[in-house]
Amino acid sequence: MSAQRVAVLQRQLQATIPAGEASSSALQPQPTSAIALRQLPRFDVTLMEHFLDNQLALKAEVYELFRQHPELLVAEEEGMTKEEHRELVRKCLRVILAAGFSPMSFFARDHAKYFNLAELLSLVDLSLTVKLGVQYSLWGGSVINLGTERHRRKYFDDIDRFRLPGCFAMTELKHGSNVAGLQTEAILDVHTDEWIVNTPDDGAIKWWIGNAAEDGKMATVPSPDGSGALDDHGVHAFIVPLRDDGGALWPGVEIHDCGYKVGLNGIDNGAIRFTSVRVPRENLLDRFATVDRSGRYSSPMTSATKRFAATLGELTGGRVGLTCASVGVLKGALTIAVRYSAQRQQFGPPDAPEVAVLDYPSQQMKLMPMLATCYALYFAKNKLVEKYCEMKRTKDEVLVADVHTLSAGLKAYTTSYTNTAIGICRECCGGHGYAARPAASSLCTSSADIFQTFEGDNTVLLQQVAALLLKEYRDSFRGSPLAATWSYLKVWAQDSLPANPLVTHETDVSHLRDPAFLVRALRYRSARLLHTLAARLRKHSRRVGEFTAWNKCLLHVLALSRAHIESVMLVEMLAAVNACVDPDCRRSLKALADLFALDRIYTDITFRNDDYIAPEKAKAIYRLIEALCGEVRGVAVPLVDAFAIPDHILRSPIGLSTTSVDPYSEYLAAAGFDS
Ligand SMILES: Cc1cc2nc3c(=O)[nH]c(=O)nc-3n(C[C@H](O)[C@H](O)[C@H](O)COP(=O)(O)OP(=O)(O)OC[C@H]3O[C@@H](n4cnc5c(N)ncnc54)[C@H](O)[C@@H]3O)c2cc1C
Repeated sequence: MSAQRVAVLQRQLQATIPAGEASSSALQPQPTSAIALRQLPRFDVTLMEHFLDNQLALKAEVYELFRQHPELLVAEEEGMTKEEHRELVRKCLRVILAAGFSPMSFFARDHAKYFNLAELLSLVDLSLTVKLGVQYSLWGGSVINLGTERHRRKYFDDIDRFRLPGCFAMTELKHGSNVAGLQTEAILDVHTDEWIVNTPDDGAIKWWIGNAAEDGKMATVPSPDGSGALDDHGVHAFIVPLRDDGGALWPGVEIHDCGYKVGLNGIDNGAIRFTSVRVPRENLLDRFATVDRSGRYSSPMTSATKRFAATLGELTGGRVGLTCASVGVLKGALTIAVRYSAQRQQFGPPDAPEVAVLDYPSQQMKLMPMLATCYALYFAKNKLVEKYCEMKRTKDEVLVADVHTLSAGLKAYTTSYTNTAIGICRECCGGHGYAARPAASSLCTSSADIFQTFEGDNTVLLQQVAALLLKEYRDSFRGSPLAATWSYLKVWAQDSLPANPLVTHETDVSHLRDPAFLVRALRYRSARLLHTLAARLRKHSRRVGEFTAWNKCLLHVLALSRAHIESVMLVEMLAAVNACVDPDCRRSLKALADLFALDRIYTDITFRNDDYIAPEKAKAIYRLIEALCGEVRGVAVPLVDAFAIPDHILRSPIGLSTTSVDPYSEYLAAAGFDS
């Protein structure tokens, strides 16, 4: 490479070297009034990385494995048949298993490690993450969580080693979200001591089932009812064989491939029809209910509703895993977009260097609140993982409900947010963000998109969050322990009237950045939404019945759930700020927390409608958001560097780490140019 070209590239890279110090920009952001742009101090990226990640050894081990196997790092967008992609995913899984990882043990005993693995693998290949989820969280998880000790003993090792690939076959052609509408039958034949599993009509054919089209040898099949032993007892789950060890279909089982999908073609989704398939009575996963040799039913739970909730509650692990993977994808997309925007230069004043596109306020307004949200989501999902681990350890009922709510809400919020964010990150990278190779999968929505739908459609999940908050509200929070993430509503629901007029008009920056104001504002919003929703539902229900009343208020319901999740995110983000001992890292984290909260307050009209935020206060908030975007821009590159995604995993020449010399050389080489 010529010396002149190296000089040009080094100049471009200077712009990445942050904190406003090296930017060639003539365009320092100019907030619309007198909020002075402060420079955040440069922080030590390694300190921030260590603060963020307490499983660095796992990360090093997993990513080193893939450094040794570059042949496995191929992007779906580069063009593979679904068969090639499925084989690639199997190879990845074999390499992981051969290296001594035991994903089933992680999922059963070392939950945090399992979820961390899901997050790490999301940047290798989302199909691999989902394959892991189907095999260990859905199939394996249903066996160990819905079954009893004999099921665990019999299947655990074979599931772990992938000798027994399996499925979780819940969705049917005509019913996905409405699990109570499933139709697959399971009827006990007391003469042969077997269940007869049957698909009554085409609408009940199992659809979209991961691992079914090629690999699956067994499936957990939830069935709502059958005549006989299960009459009126609700949904139960059965282990049903699909193929023998030679891969031939089991008698009575018919499977077809669901074919090419918009993304995730490394997963072999299939459709299954059961025609009177006979399985032993012991194949009922009987942790919550059992049936004896004579067909007598017994359960430690008093009602079908409680059993149904307990059964579905055991599946929350899947949502936690998806939340982690989705945060991983968001970190990858932002790493590329921020690094690229810091070195990409377009336009500039006459006779002066061009400006880094990250110095344009418009680019900052797109990326900086997103970076703040990514950090907030990261800390919130850490809390979710912590609560999940504690729930598994203590089996505490309040925690079970809290984890159910938080996993549903965070899964919905994170996956929707990430899907939108990926598109904006791609746009921020201009044309080069559209190339399959430099972007790898990180700037492509085709595979991350479906995260919004499976493991519970996001709109449906958000309704579950609101339903639980309403239940707590109606019980007036009697005895609700403080450990639950919604316990703040107990105090705030009574205090959901507009704030003191002095506070409503207060525009001082120190007030606007006061954690007490920010938390109070976001909590006020959810409490207010909850309070008014309960009143509206009461009024409408009397006239039109509960179902119609709920749907009349549906948008209100969804707003409440999102508001609750955002208040949890802010609290976790501020807790991280307090926990951070390094003052430089802490200042950056605090700026991110402020930006996240102020952005939400400014963009939600609810605050204005209620006169919680007076017009002049709204203007002051906007000015502060602009200023904070400028401040965070100064440390944006170190903030994404702290995610510490190795270049060989990110596979994005336009998003290489700042220690790499030439952001364009790999890109040029890939297109066939000599360097
Ligand atoms: C790639 C892929 C892999 C999958 N893997 C599996 C698997 O391994 N096992 C398995 O069992 N399933 C699997 N699924 C199925 C998946 O879990 C379902 O598609 C999902 O639960 C959504 O259900 P649905 O398709 O019936 O959507 P629907 O419920 O029909 O939703 C359609 C639309 O209606 C809206 N809607 C539905 N109900 C309501 C409501 N009450 N209020 C407001 N709006 C509503 C939704 O928001 C959505 O916009 C997979 C699906 C895909 C695409």
